[in-house]
Amino acid sequence: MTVQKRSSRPKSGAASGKMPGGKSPGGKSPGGKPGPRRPGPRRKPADRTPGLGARRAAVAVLTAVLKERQSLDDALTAEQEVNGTLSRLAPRDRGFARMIAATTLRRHGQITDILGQFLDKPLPEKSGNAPFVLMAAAAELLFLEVAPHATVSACVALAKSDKNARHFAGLINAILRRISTEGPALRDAQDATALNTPAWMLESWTSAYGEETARAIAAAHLTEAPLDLSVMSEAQGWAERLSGTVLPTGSVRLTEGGRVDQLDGFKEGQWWVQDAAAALPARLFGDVAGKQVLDLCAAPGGKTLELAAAGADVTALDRSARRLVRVTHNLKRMQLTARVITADALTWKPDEAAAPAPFVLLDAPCSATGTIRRHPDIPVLKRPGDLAKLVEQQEKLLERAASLTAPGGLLIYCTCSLEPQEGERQIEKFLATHPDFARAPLSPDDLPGLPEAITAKGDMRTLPTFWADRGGMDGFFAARLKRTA
Ligand SMILES: C[S@@+](CC[C@H](N)C(=O)[O-])C[C@H]1O[C@@H](n2cnc3c(N)ncnc32)[C@H](O)[C@@H]1O
Repeated sequence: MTVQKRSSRPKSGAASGKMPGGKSPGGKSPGGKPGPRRPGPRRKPADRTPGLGARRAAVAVLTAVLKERQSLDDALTAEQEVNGTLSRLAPRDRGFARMIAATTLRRHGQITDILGQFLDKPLPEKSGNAPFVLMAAAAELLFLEVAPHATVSACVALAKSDKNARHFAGLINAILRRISTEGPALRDAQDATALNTPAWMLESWTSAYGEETARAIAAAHLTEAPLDLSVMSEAQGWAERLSGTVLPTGSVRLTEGGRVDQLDGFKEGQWWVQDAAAALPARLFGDVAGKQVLDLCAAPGGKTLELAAAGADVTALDRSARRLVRVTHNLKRMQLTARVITADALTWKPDEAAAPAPFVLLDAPCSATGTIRRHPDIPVLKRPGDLAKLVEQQEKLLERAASLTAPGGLLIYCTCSLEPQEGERQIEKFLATHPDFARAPLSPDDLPGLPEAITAKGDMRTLPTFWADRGGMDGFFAARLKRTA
């Protein structure tokens, strides 16, 4: 991994310089003050540096994402469950480590641009954790409002603890000091939306939604998404108990962070976490109580829960056994039931109880560009070439889903993507070659409180710019098709 030189672009949407939500992480520097010494084995001097553990965990996560190209979620899980850099931390430091890693990815373009202005040449291949320490520290100094002395001393100590990065500790120290003084002005002159968004994504959104909306989408990605809950019942009551608000579509939105499993109602199975837009596609079937529904790409299970909670007889299928564990856990916690099957939908041989079904949901694998607010690693990891493979996979799955839909039945196809190739165009292609299917166009009654999400052709299209004053929503596409013969 090298820190590459990138050119500055002219200013237009300047970065805020604030943490998402405008807060500083605990005011000054989390871990900036030494806490009480814990009894235990003597640690090396570097390990006594305040806040070092959180930075170590953040850098481990960033190395996994930026060097090994793991997803942010997988990297966080590995540091929590396997490598232990996160699980060893106090909850507050753990939250800080996650925030550093996520912010570094969200602002990756801006950080790379600013570092490029201070580095004469890229760091050599064998510089250990140095490039990731620099990036994480720049994120703290430029976007998290951490006291500079805390960031600089912890990050230099972290570099010194790595045998390959140690030789760069002096350089890191000098660059971070310059960033803490000169960085904010450089940051404020950057075009944040363009720098943090790959050109191919911005071009795709510009041709689909126009330049102004494309830039607004990119700007929306610079802020972390709020936490949305799908509730079993009594949305207003849960909103009051959890200090949230009820959205027009019935989800409860929380703006305060915190551990989900510690919130009221989690253990009792009163709600599950799901973005407000993601809660919508499964509802487009209408009343499914007592009806057979086939959920073909089910894991981690948001839509399975939605259908089971509505009283449907659900068969939830996914080819990933690992991801299906989440479905099973969530069903148990929510005291809901579904038939859970590990299989490839393309080759699965259903029994009569499962298919053909009167209701089939295909939430197909996709580029997930509609969820960048929650997954800031997507712009860094996705390549334009990934799209063609996904489109081909979706086409095959749609063909298969159609064959599993009973005559007269409804098929819902959806993706959490902003790319028309994975949404609108996929449906146009399908309808052109499947005369036995027709759109069952959506009406405002299908999406109460969200008429702007219904397209001229009667599909659902949400964008992260919707409900801007309420905190936005994920980008989603859904089409409702009827099998006519
Ligand atoms: C977008 S996610 C589904 C999200 C899920 N519906 C929810 O609401 O939580 C796509 C899923 O498709 C699954 N998948 C991809 N190809 C598949 C195939 N050929 N057969 C079955 N599942 C597949 C992936 O494992 C992944 O879990």
